[in-house]
Amino acid sequence: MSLPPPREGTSAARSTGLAPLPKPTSFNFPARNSPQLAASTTAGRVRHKVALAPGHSPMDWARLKSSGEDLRGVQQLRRLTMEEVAKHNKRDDCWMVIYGKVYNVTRYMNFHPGGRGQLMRAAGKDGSKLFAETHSWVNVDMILDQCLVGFL
Ligand code: HEM
Repeated sequence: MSLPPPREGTSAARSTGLAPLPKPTSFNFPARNSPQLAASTTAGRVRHKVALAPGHSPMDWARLKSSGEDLRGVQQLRRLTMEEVAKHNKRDDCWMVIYGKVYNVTRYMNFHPGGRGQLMRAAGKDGSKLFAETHSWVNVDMILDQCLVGFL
């Protein structure tokens, strides 16, 4: 199979008849002007992750979740009001709403990569906006599945 001839007037047509090879370059992915980076919410951001205490890595959290220990603190899932959520606004009893679901994040407190203080900003409140502004890529459904206590 042969290639079609280069279009008249192009540099390829003027020289060998073959399309020129791209200049050798080192690859930066994603490129600085790439759509991937432009769409990324982390582009150019300073990270604010904290050093988690030993035994509080994401793997440790996954282990705790599958241990069978009760992380919800409620008997069954219910429809809840913001008044009820607001009562749980302390470090040792902390609920928050993320995208219409109410989570008991008390046990997650020491596992949160952004630290306890950051998580407490949404204690007893609807933290959906803060959550989306900080890390829209985080899969809350997956991380806090065992902490779900109800729905708004
Ligand atoms: C709504 C209140 C919350 C605030 C203000 C907050 C704040 C933060 C901050 C400042 C960081 C560090 C981000 C960085 O430096 O890139 C962080 C990381 C993180 N947070 Fe939160 N957070 C909140 C809720 C949550 C919840 C409910 C979860 C549970 C799913 C969560 C999971 C994570 C994870 C997994 C990271 C690490 C993200 C990464 O490495 O890209 N956060 N958070």
